[in-house]
Amino acid sequence: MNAVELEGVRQRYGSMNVLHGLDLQLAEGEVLGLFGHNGAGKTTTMKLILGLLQASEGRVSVLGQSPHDRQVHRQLGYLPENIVFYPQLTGRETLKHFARLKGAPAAQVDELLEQVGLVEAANRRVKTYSKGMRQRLGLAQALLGTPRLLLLDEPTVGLDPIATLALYRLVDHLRQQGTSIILCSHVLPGVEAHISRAAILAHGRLQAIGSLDSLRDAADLPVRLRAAGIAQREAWLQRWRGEGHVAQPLGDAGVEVTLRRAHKLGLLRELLAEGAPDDIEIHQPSLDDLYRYYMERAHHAPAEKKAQPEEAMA
Ligand SMILES: Nc1ncnc2c1ncn2[C@@H]1O[C@H](COP(=O)(O)OP(=O)(O)OP(=O)(O)O)[C@@H](O)[C@H]1O
Repeated sequence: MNAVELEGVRQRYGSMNVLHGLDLQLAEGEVLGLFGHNGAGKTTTMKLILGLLQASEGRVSVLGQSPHDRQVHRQLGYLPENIVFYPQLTGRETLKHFARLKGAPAAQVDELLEQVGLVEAANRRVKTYSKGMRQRLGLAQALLGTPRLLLLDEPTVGLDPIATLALYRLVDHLRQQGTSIILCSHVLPGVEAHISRAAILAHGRLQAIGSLDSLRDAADLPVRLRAAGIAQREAWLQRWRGEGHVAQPLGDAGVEVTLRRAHKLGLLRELLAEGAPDDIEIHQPSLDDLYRYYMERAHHAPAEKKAQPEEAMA
């Protein structure tokens, strides 16, 4: 059973159609990164999964049930983009309050405060918390009741680099325990190692979905290879240029070659066997590069493929 299944989902707000036949599956224990521009439809997708919205068309299934099922609700955790707390309550009181609402064991409150690094601030009022501390409290709230499916909307907003890494480690840990996770973010660097697949949404349509490797294969963006201290640099540059690669000198005895992915291993083998480099660096297209590529493609798609008030649906 998939943790989430969306089939042909359309969502309209008045005459504005913001999701256009979305198909999406999340396997149990998978971490899906959901990325897209402002207004692409990420939060709307999360709200449909949470049962906060009713799809205008299409099928939404969560943990094998309707997202409106009460049993399903108990197994979901959600960190909204802008979480608001009662400022007068302390961190501990806040979590106790949410635990009661969610029917989660009160004993979990202290465990979670520890897990998100808020033990020392637990008895301080939330109004004295920094943005990052409020975000961590929001995360603890989402983890109450040990959810099977966790939805994180911009979880790294307000977190410093160390706290961001701690959040990603927590995501890894939850994934090992079998939690299914959808993580929306505009912060792409750093997240790639912690997701199983990436989904790129633009104008209410899924532009790409898959592992980073499969997206790299599909986009076929060039790989950059830098080598230092190679013998007979000029001869190598000419050879590579003759083979159609973009090659240029770098520093005293270094080179930079930009080439198709399919040529990477062949070129590396030759270089290692004959060029005796001191060092080699390979720069694969990053998630950021892939995101830009798919956004650019979506931007140049015909106008009817972008989310506008949809005449055809009206
Ligand atoms: N309640 C609403 N009523 C009318 N339009 C809405 C409503 N909620 C969202 N929208 C519109 O739906 C579209 C998708 O919004 P959504 O919040 O899902 O995007 P998002 O990808 O989460 O954006 P962001 O990255 O800015 O949070 C936007 O055009 C937004 O203005």
